[in-house]
Amino acid sequence: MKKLVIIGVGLIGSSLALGLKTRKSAYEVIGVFRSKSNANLALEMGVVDRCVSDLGEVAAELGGGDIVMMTVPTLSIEAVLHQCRSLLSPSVTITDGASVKGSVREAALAVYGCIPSQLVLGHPIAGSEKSGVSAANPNLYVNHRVILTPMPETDHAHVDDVAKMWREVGAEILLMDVDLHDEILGATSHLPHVIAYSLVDTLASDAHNEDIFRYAAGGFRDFTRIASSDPDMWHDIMLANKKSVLHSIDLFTANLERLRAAIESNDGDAIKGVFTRAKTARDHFTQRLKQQEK
Ligand SMILES: NC(=O)c1ccc[n+]([C@@H]2O[C@H](COP(=O)([O-])OP(=O)(O)OC[C@H]3O[C@@H](n4cnc5c(N)ncnc54)[C@H](O)[C@@H]3O)[C@@H](O)[C@H]2O)c1
Ligand SMILES: O=C(O)C(=O)C[C@]1(C(=O)O)C=C[C@@H](O)C=C1
Repeated sequence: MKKLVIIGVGLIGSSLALGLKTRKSAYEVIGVFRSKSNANLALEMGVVDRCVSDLGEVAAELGGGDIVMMTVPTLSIEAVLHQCRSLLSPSVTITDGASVKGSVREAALAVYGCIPSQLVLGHPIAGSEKSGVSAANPNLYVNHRVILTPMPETDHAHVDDVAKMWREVGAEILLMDVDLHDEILGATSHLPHVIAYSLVDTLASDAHNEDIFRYAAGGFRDFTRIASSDPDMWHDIMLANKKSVLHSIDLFTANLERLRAAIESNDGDAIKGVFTRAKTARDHFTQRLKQQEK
C-alpha cells in the first residue's frame, strides 16, 4: 500500500486525507502532529490511519510511490524541508499546498542548494475561512483546480504521482509557472483578503462600530466572510508574496481613487462605467464557474 504522510493536518491536509479515505483510495494516510489532541481528533474522525509526532518516526518506511505532503503555513515550509532533506530518500515524492510558490522555491534552494527532482510544488485553489482538522471536508477539492508548478529540475514521474492523488479527490490539474502563479494569486486571492481584512478593521475601529455592525446585512456578510480567515496563515502569505501583493494593492488603490474622484465630481458616466464593467465581468465569471461545475 502506498503511503501519504501529511505534515500539518489542518483544513487543507485533512480535507485531502478525508477525501482519499472516503473514496477508498489506496493510500495509508499518516499524519504528523505536534499536538496530541489534534492527533486524537483526526483518528476519531477517520482522517488518518496513523499518527506520529515526527517525520523521523516514519521516514525509513518511505520509498518510491510514497508522498510527503507539507500543508503547514507558508513560512513554515523551510523548516519542514530541512527535515525532509535529512530524512527522506530521493525516491520519495515531496509536495506542498502553500498559497505562495516563489517562497517555497526559495526555501528549497536555501535548504538543498538546488531544486530537488522529487519536489513538486502545488496549490489547491479551494479553501475556506475555517482552519484545523475539525473543518475537514472530503469534497473540498471536487471540481476545483490544483495548480502544480513543476520546474525544469522536477522529475515528471513525481509530478504524475501528485497529479493522480489530487484527481482522486475530484480536482482538476493545471500546470503553471511559479512566478505567474504568484502574480495571479496575488491579484485574485491575496488582494481580496487584504481588502476584506482592511474594511472590517476600518469599521471595527470606528467609534460607532456597535451601530455599524448591528445594521450590517447580506452585502457586508458576503463581502467580508474571508476576514474571518486565520491571521497567522495570511500574515505568512502577504510577506511571502510581497512583490505581487504590493503591485495589486497599488493598482486597486489607483482605481479606487478614480472612483472616489468620479463620485466627488458627480461624474455619473464614470461611476456607471466602473459598475457596468464590473458587473459584466463578474456575471461572466459566475456563468463560467456554473458551467464548470455541471
Ligand atoms: N485555508 C485555505 O483556504 C487554504 C487554501 C489553499 C492553500 N492553503 C495553504 O495551505 C496551508 C495550510 O493551510 P490550512 O488552512 O490547512 O491551515 P490550518 O491552520 O488549518 O492547518 C495548518 C496545520 O499545520 C500545523 N503546523 C503549523 N506549523 C507547523 C510546523 N512548523 N510543523 C508541523 N505542523 C505545523 C498546524 O498545527 C495546523 O494543524 C497553508 O500554507 C495555506 O497557505 C490554505
Ligand atoms: O474560500 C476561501 O475562504 C478562500 O480564501 C480560499 C482561497 C481563495 O482565496 O480563494 C484562499 C487561499 C488559497 O490559497 C486558496 C483559496
